[in-house]
Amino acid sequence: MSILQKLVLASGSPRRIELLQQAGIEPDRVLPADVDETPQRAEHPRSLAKRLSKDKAEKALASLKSEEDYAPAFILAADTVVAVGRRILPKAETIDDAINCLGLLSGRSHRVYSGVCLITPGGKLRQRLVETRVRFKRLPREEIDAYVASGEWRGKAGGYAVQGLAGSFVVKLVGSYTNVVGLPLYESVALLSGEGFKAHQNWHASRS
Ligand SMILES: Cc1cn([C@H]2C[C@H](O)[C@@H](COP(=O)(O)OP(=O)(O)OP(=O)(O)O)O2)c(=O)[nH]c1=O
Repeated sequence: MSILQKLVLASGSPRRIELLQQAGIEPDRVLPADVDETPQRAEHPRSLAKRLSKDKAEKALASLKSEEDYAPAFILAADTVVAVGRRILPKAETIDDAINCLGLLSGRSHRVYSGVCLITPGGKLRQRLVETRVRFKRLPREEIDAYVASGEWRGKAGGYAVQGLAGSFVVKLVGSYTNVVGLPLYESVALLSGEGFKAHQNWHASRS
């Protein structure tokens, strides 16, 4: 593998690593980039997801550059935001956050936005913004309580994880499913391939 093919995933999200691996891409390095995720006043959820994915990629680049043995690499970062209209739901950290989010999502449609940002070894910055519309069934209070007890909502945008128990809340999903989980695969691979990263080079017959 040439040095220009190295890929750094600027994320601490186990979902993002798994999604990349699902696409047959193994990052050479995982480098979580901690950024302030507070929305700006009246910021549209779409703009927030885009801005934060860029902040994460740039933060990872700065941290790589501060290393003695720095070598240019592809840096990929993403940020996922759940919104009802223009209202941005928090990344649920407390039981109250989760209950409030699920109450808002119950019986309604919402949108999930992921910003994906790629910095190339040559320093070019490329971004995509992907939107998925999701409709949840009505969630009776007992079901919200049972879901909250599962703990699956912790650290998840909008207080749910579609890849787990909450998959059964989904009446309709329009757009990219992997976008909801945290990394839209079609768009991320297209972004990488478009900049010369050989995304398919590790596809082998042993995968089942
Ligand atoms: C809506 C939804 C979100 N999520 C997760 C994906 C993200 O990890 C998280 C949204 O928070 P993010 O801020 O996008 O990501 P993160 O802080 O977990 O990771 P990092 O910034 O280091 O990359 O919510 C799911 O796993 N399933 C879902 O259905």
